[in-house]
Formats: sequence, structure tokens, C-alpha cells
Amino acid sequence: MQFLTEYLKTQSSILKELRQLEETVRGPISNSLWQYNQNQLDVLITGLVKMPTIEGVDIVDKHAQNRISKRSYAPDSIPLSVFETQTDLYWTLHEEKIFLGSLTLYSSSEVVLDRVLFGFSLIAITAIIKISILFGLFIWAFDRYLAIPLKELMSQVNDVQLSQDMSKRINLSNIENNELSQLQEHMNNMLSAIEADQKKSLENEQAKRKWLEDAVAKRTEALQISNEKLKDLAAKDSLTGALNRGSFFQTAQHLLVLSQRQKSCASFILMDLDHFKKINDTYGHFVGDQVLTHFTHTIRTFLRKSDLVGRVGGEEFAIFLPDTAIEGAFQLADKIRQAISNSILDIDGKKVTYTVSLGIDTSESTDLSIDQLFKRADLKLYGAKDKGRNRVEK
Ligand SMILES: Nc1nc2c(ncn2[C@@H]2O[C@H](COP(=O)(O)OP(=O)(O)OP(=O)(O)O)[C@@H](O)[C@H]2O)c(=O)[nH]1
Repeated sequence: MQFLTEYLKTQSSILKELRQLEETVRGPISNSLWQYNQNQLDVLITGLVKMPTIEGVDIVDKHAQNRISKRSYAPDSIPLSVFETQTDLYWTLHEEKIFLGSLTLYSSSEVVLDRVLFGFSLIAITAIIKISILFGLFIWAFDRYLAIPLKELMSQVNDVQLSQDMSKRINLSNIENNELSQLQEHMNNMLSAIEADQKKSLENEQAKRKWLEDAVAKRTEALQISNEKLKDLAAKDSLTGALNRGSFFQTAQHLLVLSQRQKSCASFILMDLDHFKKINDTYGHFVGDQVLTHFTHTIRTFLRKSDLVGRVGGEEFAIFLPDTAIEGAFQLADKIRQAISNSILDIDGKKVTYTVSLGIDTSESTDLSIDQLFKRADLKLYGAKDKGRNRVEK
């Protein structure tokens, strides 16, 4: 449709051109005809036919005879359709118009088509140039305002992801106030939220860990105390707090081996409360227990930290004295004996007195077992009992 309109417009424009040409050449052609100047006429017609809009020229004289008929195309390539303009030719003599003939100018659909196509080509070339410029501008703007900032954004996001450092912020260079700046703001808000969340989680975790460590420390301490208590319970006599028979002999054996290696002597005191059955029978077992406790406390006041005390029987006690010769052991034993015989216990208003017999012996280089020392001290103890009790026998 557009093409048809363009075609018709171009055709009428060519017709107008033909008429103007007719106006222009009418004078010179009339002159040539009047003067029968065939040469001048030929030159004029040849010039006309060479013009791009003109396909042919006809000049017919007043007798309707074809004087000149020229075509720009070859006889075998006649145009599909032609159109023409015609004008009469006159010569004015003494103000009288003399009819000379007529001039017909031809043009064709090919000329119109060439011009229409040329016009369309111009439009197409202009459109291509405009589109190229627009495309170039679009690419530049896309790169400047989208591709480059997006690349930078991706690189900074990647950086945050790799470093796991949420205190970092996205900071795009050359950013306009547009969707990208809003995206940057949103991402930075998100990073702030993650950072705060991480901080809170870390604080919670630290608080939990501290609570756990405190709980474990308390539990460990409680377990240690329980263990110590258990050890004490297993090793000590619950009434007097002295080592029980098993623990006493085990530790004494160890100390004996040690002192043998150091070529030093150790002493053993075996003690048995005198007539203890009578105390029980007279005052009862409760008082008997108080006497046993009193005895243990009293002997402890005379001992060094390195001395070992144990309850080896019901009312029988033993002391192992490392690095102590027989004389030193005897002095200690006698101090104990005296302290006990001088004690008067006040239990529930009852005055209770008691005595103790003691047997002592010292280690020999041949003693390999604590039992050997114990047996010799036991013999001495029986000696003390035999000799009337409240005595020390060495
Ligand atoms: N209260 C009390 N009595 C005990 C305990 N262990 C043993 N006994 C008593 O101690 C008494 C020991 O009596 P015996 O072996 O006859 O000796 P003893 O009366 O001290 O006489 P001698 O040793 O010969 O002086 C017994 O009556 C036991 O019941 C105890 O833990 N508490």
C-alpha cells in the first residue's frame, strides 16, 4: 500500500517535471522548427532523451507528420507502461501565433520504479544508520550502567562469600541512583543483618560454652571430692579416721621398702588398749567408741606428718615411723602411754580412765615384709601385757 502511494506520488512528480521541461524547451524547439534548423533540433532532442526522466521524444509537424521520434531504450526492451505530456508548438510573427506542430515527452513505469526504489533505498540506508547509532548507544549504555556495575557487584559478593567476612560491604564505583543502587543498599542491609545474627549466635555459643565449662568444672570438682571421700572411706576406719588394716599394711610395706633402699631404719609401734572389754561392759559400747576416738586423737598429737597410723584390730592400733631408730620410737611410745594414762574422759557425766600397752621394734636389713616387723612388735606387746599392762616394751 505504502509502495503504491509512493509510486503514484513519484509518477505525478515526474509528470510535473516533464511539463516544466516542455516549458523550458518549447521556445528553442519552436525556433529550430521555424528556421528548419535540423541540426539544432537534433542536438536539443538528443539532450532531452539523455535526461533520466525522459524515455522518449516525439515532434509532429503541422501536417501531422512525425518530424522526429527518439527513444532512450533499445527497441527490444520496451518499458511495460509509458505516460506522456504533450504541448503545442507555436511561432509568433507580427503578433500572430503560427501553429508549428506538437511536442510529446515520454516517461515510463521503470523511471518511476527506479526513483521509488532509490527513495526506499535512501530511507533504508538512513534507517540502518539510525539503528546502528541507536544500537551503539544502547550497547554503550548497557555496558556503562548495567554490565560493568553488575560485574563489580558479582566480584564483591564473591569476595564476601570467600572471606566469610560479613563486616564487608558492597561499594560499587560510578553507581547512579537507580535499581542497582537500591540492590546495593538491600544487599548491604542483608549483610548487616547476617553480621548481627552471627554476632548474636557467637555470643550465645560463647555463653553456652562458658556455662558448659562451668558445669563440667563443678561436676569435676564434685567428682574429685566424691572420689577423695570414696578413697577415704575405702582406706580409713570410719570411727577413728585412722587407716584401716589393709591400707595401713599396704602403705607401711611401701615405706619399709623405701627405707631399706635408703639404708635407713624404720620403727613399728603396736598398741592395744588395756581391759577394753571391761570399759565396754561397764559403760557400754558408745563410751567404748568414744575411748577409741579419744585414743586416736591423742596419739596424733605426737606424730609427724610422715608417720603412719592405722587401726589394725578392734582396740589395736599401729604406728609406722619412717627414718626412726628404736630409742626415738620408745620415747614417742612412752609419751603416748603417759598421755593416755593421765587422761580422764568425761562422757555423759561419767569419768572414764584407761591405759594402753605398747610393743616396739625396729626394722632390720633382712626385713623384706612389714609382717616380719609386725610380728616382732606383737611379741613385744604381749610382753608388755604380761608384765602388767600400761607399759612400753622394746
Ligand atoms: N566399743 C567398741 N568395742 C570394740 C570395738 N572393737 C572391738 N571392741 C571390743 O574390744 C574388746 C576386746 O577385748 P579383749 O580382746 O578381750 O581384750 P581386752 O579386754 O582389751 O583385754 P586385754 O587386751 O588383754 O587387755 C572386745 O570386747 C570387743 O568387743 C569397737 O569398735 N568399739
